[in-house]
Amino acid sequence: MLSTPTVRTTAPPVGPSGAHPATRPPAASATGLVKAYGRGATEVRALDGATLVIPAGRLTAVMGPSGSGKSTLMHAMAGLDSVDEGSIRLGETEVSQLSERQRTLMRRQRIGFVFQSFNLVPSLTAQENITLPLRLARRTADAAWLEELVSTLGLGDRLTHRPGELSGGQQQRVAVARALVTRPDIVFADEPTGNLDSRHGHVLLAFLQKAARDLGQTVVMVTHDPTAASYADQVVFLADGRVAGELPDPTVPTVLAAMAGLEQPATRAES
Ligand SMILES: Nc1ncnc2c1ncn2[C@@H]1O[C@H](COP(=O)(O)OP(=O)(O)OP(=O)(O)O)[C@@H](O)[C@H]1O
Repeated sequence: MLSTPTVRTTAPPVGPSGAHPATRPPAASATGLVKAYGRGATEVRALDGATLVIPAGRLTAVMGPSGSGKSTLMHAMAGLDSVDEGSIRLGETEVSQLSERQRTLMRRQRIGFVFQSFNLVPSLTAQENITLPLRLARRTADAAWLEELVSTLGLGDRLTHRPGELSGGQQQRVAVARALVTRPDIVFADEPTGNLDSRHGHVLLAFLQKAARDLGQTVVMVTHDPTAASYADQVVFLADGRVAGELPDPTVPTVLAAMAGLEQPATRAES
């Protein structure tokens, strides 16, 4: 678990357009999502009526016990997987009605991903990995933004290295720069600090928090770690494939208390 205490700023978060997140429409929402694997006696309902709203310009953490549907939810919202029932909106777009090709384009143009296993291309340098989404979308790099990402994430002297020549923390920071390079509408991060020590975890979480607060970037992060979740603006708790509670302005103690509440079926995880 990470041990670095959270440092919170008191200034209200402001988006790149100067708009306070509360005045922006939600970045994404999911309503009544159902996703089952298998059939009959072996059926597993990974999602069983999940409904939630992802506010724009905020860092949202998704927590819940193992098997509660976190990864399934994130993959569905990102258009990586289909659902059996329910509606997913990304901005004004109804994701569940898009064709496979339209979903691919949406992912390229509007979504950034950070996977726990980094998913970097081994034969490409850090710089080439970071700019890969731009090449796939046939877009040119915004040099100032690229420079800001590289310098804030401390990657300036590692750009010509291949992933095999980078530490785990450096690889994860390359993966984060790659996820943000297109300035996507929303970034989904699956356990982004899962493979990092506490110092590298803190750097990464502080960056995601800053991206949301200062730049208006919407970030959704799956995590098991209450300290990681305390960097978020809100936590959504999943249990048995549905939302079991939400916690605004989380701290480590309030996250732990909410998680303890989740383990007792009669109580709800609320602030
Ligand atoms: N491809 C699949 N085939 C069959 N069952 C699956 C598949 N993917 C997920 N599941 C099941 O769906 C449920 C939800 O899985 P999911 O990976 O979304 O949970 P999670 O909350 O992300 O878990 P963890 O915290 O352990 O990563 C689990 O019971 C899992 O075994």
